[in-house]
Amino acid sequence: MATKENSAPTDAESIQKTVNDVLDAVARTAPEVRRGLPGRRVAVAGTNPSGEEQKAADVYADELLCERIGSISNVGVYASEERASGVDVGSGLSVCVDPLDGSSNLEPNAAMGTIVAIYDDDLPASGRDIVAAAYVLYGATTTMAVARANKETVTEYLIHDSGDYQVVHEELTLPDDPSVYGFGGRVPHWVEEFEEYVSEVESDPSMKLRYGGAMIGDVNQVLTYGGIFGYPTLTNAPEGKLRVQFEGYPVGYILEKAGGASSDGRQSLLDVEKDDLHARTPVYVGNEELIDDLEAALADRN
Ligand SMILES: O=P(O)(O)OC[C@H]1O[C@](O)(COP(=O)(O)O)[C@@H](O)[C@@H]1O
Ligand SMILES: [Mg+2]
Ligand SMILES: [Mg+2]
Repeated sequence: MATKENSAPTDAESIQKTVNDVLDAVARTAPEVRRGLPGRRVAVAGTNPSGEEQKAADVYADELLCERIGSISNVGVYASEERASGVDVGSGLSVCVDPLDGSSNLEPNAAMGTIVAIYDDDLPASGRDIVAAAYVLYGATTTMAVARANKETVTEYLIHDSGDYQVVHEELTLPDDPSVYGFGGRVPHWVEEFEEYVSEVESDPSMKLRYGGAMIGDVNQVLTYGGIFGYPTLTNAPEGKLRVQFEGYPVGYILEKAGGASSDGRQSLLDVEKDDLHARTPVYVGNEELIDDLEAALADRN
């Protein structure tokens, strides 16, 4: 890893500079992540800290992002879904990364993402300590959605193969009329109240199913068309599948900044408190009325 100055951010201005540097590094690394995918579809030995199979591409993206983000001044810790604990890289902000979200989509050549959450606190941090969050979507094109503490909307960028990137939507917000929904987990493992809620959603003639197996692909459908994405509590996994620090907080933060809402079934995802770096939570994000209805439907369970 490159050497760097060891100075923690002390004020809003230096925090913003570090945030900009991290987001710039993520955008400029995205084409390299994408180019590294062919030939890295195979599983590697062992599992990640959540007990899931790692692909060579997960490890590759993690190492690349650790190298790039870890060499930025005022980043204190780099943590990722692929490592048991955070890597001390200096002093300053904590950066949590899901290097490849949806890597089981690698073999069928479907969408995947990279998720980043920047916290002004030690890890595991609270959702209220996020100072910026972003995700890259490797789809037909490569895009990045960014939410920052000092801006009330989400900005979407198109990332070119060169690593240069440009704004495509300066102020992205959720459309008022939702039209897509997608929910993860095996349907036989959904709880009864959730099944009933989904039936309600499906009975609305304007709603269409969109589920692709990579949260970021599905969340970006919701951000684009309006609707709801969820990876719910399951009878065999009450906390669902997705991880709070790496997935739940950042998508909750981004969707809330886009004018939507997030929930773990009873409260904003940003208010979920877990003391384990790899803790999981049910995740629901989308238009506010859909999240309100979901919380009402699950109220008797909570
Ligand atoms: O295969 P399932 O159970 O539908 O799970 C899909 C979910 O798991 C994930 O792939 C988990 O993320 P990782 O691929 O980063 O582990 C989500 O992106 C996606 O929403
Ligand atoms: Mg993921
Ligand atoms: Mg992942």
